[in-house]
Amino acid sequence: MSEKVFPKDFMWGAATASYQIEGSPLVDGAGSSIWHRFSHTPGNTYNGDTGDVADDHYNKYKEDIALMKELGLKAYRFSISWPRIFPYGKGKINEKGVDFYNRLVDELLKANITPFVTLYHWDLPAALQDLGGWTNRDIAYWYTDYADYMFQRFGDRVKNWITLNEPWVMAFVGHFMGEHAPGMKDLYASFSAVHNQLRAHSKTVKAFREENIKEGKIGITLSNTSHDPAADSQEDIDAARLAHEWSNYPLFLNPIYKGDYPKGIKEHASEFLPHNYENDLEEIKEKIDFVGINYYSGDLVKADTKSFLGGKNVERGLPKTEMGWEIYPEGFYKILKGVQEEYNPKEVYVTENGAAFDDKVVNQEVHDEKRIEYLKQHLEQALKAIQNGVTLKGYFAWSLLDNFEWAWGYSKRFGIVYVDYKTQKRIIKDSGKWYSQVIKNNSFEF
Ligand SMILES: OC[C@@H]1[C@@H](O)[C@H](O)[C@@H](O)c2nc(CNc3ccccc3)cn21
Repeated sequence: MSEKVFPKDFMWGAATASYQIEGSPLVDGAGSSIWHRFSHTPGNTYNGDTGDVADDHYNKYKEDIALMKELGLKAYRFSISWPRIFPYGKGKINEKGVDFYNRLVDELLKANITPFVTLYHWDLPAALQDLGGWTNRDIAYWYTDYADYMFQRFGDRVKNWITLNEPWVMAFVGHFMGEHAPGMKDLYASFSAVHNQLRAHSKTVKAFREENIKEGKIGITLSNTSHDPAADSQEDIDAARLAHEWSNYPLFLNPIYKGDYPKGIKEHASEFLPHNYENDLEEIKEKIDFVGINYYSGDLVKADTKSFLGGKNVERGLPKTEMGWEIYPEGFYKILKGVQEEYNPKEVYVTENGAAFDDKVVNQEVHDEKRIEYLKQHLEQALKAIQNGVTLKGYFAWSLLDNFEWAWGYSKRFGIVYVDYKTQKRIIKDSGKWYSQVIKNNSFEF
């Protein structure tokens, strides 16, 4: 393999999520989600922004798939909105919700684009939150019933399934920091959400095996930040390692692949783990087909006894994106290499990588050079990872479209396609044109 070309059949894609792009959150019988409730609660999102309209993808999906085809995408990662299918989370089925995703999947297949479906990207049915949401052990059954129904309705055409998107963010940004739905600030609730998401994930993998989906593969997508020690001291090295075990893939892959939480979590956070969690560990070890890695940035960790888990972030003067996240491509390689070394997954997909910059439209064009540079630097690291033994099979740029960036509303743009929210007009940015060439050449050099 030439040193700049990706393997043959490398899966080039782009990713989105239901609540961030679809709009029409309550149309055609859909139930409310915790993000509909959270974004409509004053003070929770920038400018009071909500997902009521977003990119209007619910109505414009054919136009957006035509854009994907124009870009030459091989695959498209999107999420199904659980409350569109089960308005109350369980029980009554909303056929119009199923119909939307049927039309979406059929249009993707017509365009020869492989669908990668995320079953849960944070938009929990609000009715289930009223029963405790991810802190209620029964959610493992509610989620598995929803997922199994999706396998039955779409498994003939959708072969690649992701159970959960970033369970760490759901658990800690949503249940400890309070900055995401459901807006809780309770560390016990956070670890309960970690554990119940793992239970839901593994029960769903078991159900997937029993559905016997021809050529089907299932995995989980995990968030990752490359944590470096501020100094070469044992205290800082230990603090960075603990931050890694808590906020990156080990918190979930250790139980899935090795049958227990990471050592550092058991030593420093065992009081927060649910009572008798050990009884669930055997079931959580259900084998998966691939690991999804999301990567955006890195940070420097300094030991600090006054901080949570004994570490705090310190500056190192790296350039940053509009999110205030360091641009640290080397961290991408470290995360990819680390997951391979620590768990040796059969396959790895980069299910999200991208950056927010201050994009401006000039004469109906968007010259987002910074995003091109970011993507190129990170693809170089991804190729280096492949050349060093990582079983990386695909890469999904985040995101196809500018969209609702959670608590930041519409103030942050990650898309390779610009969206004018006043007119809903799409403009392929220079980064989208560049990415299209990457796909065509299977290389970031052309
Ligand atoms: O922020 C960009 C994207 C977001 O739009 C996706 O829905 C989500 O999957 C996503 N995860 C990260 C990285 N992790 C993270 C950490 C703290 C808060 C929010 C996201 C970035 N992104």
